[in-house]
Amino acid sequence: MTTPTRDQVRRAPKVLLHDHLDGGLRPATVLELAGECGHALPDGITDAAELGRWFAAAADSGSLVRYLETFDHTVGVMQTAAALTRVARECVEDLADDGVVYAEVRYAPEQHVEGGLSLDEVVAAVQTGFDEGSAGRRIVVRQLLTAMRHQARSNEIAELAVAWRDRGVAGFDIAGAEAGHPPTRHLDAFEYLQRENAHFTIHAGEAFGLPSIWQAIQWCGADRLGHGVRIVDDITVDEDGEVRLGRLAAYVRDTRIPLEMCPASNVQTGAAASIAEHPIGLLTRLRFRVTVNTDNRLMSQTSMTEEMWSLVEAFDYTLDDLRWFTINAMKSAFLPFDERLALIDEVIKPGYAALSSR
Ligand SMILES: O=c1[nH]cnc2c1ncn2[C@H]1C[C@H](O)[C@@H](CO)O1
Ligand SMILES: [Zn+2]
Repeated sequence: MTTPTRDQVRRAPKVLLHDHLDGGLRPATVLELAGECGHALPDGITDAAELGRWFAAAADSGSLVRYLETFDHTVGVMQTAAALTRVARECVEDLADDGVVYAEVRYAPEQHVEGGLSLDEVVAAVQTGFDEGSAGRRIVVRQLLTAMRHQARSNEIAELAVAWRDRGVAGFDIAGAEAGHPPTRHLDAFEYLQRENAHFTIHAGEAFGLPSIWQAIQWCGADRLGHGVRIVDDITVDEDGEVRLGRLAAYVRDTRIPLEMCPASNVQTGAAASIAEHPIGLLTRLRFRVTVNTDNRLMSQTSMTEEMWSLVEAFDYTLDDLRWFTINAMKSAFLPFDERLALIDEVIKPGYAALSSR
């Protein structure tokens, strides 16, 4: 099968499991909201294109901690119900325009209460935006509620996720600086979610290695891994090409634990040297349950089309490979099985078939 064109990649149905609401604002929206609420933007920037470049350059730091500092300027303008609803609506519009047919979008409700909103009001405001953005568009969107790993509100956020499970929230996550903040700090929250038959993913194996992935899976019971790139530290490839998996890597592959890989973000934070050297190439070859994601579209100046296109260029992936990533992601979604199946059979497979036959 031949290499797809960029336009084919854009038109292909795509599934996104790892995208931060506060990492995907339009630069023009950040500017407008900052003006409305009096938030001081860096270097006094007043031009949208310049602001977009500032985010990308500041995030291009080689360090997750410095990368995360840029979120002060998105979270800072998302402190009212109206702002949250607008950002959520525009997020869905942008994803749908990019050919995304199913998305799970995450953010940390505890970071949006500085203006006096309750946690419930934050989730409601985001849901209103998702409902408005999805109306009349070919996209299904769910929320994932994130707790910040350096804070101590994970129990509350886990309860919030369960309370909203039938109203647009599909699961839970923890994010933030990884080194020094192991997932086991939030064990109570994960055990509560397991007792509630709820779903969760954990950012692990991005800025810290195997111990973080091991804890996330074997102590906390994560359904999926956010990033998980460092699982390659448990894989050796000999000079003659023979591959050996350590016990943890074998467990992840054998049990089909989905890896939410975010190549552009990993290059910015230094988790990978370049797209061509990104472990997604090896992990795909070894048939781990790999999915492709954006992480933060604003900071990485990326989109699902861009992520997939960069992989096509680096690894010569075909439409069949992109379809495989997409079906992997849909199978791994925190959506009921019958709804996942319907999207695979009625949207994704026909969408790829139509592309290939042209
Ligand atoms: O790649 C990431 N790793 C860890 N934390 C992250 C990443 N991208 C965004 N975050 C943080 C910053 C946001 O404010 C928070 C909730 O979306 O999640
Ligand atoms: Zn992330």
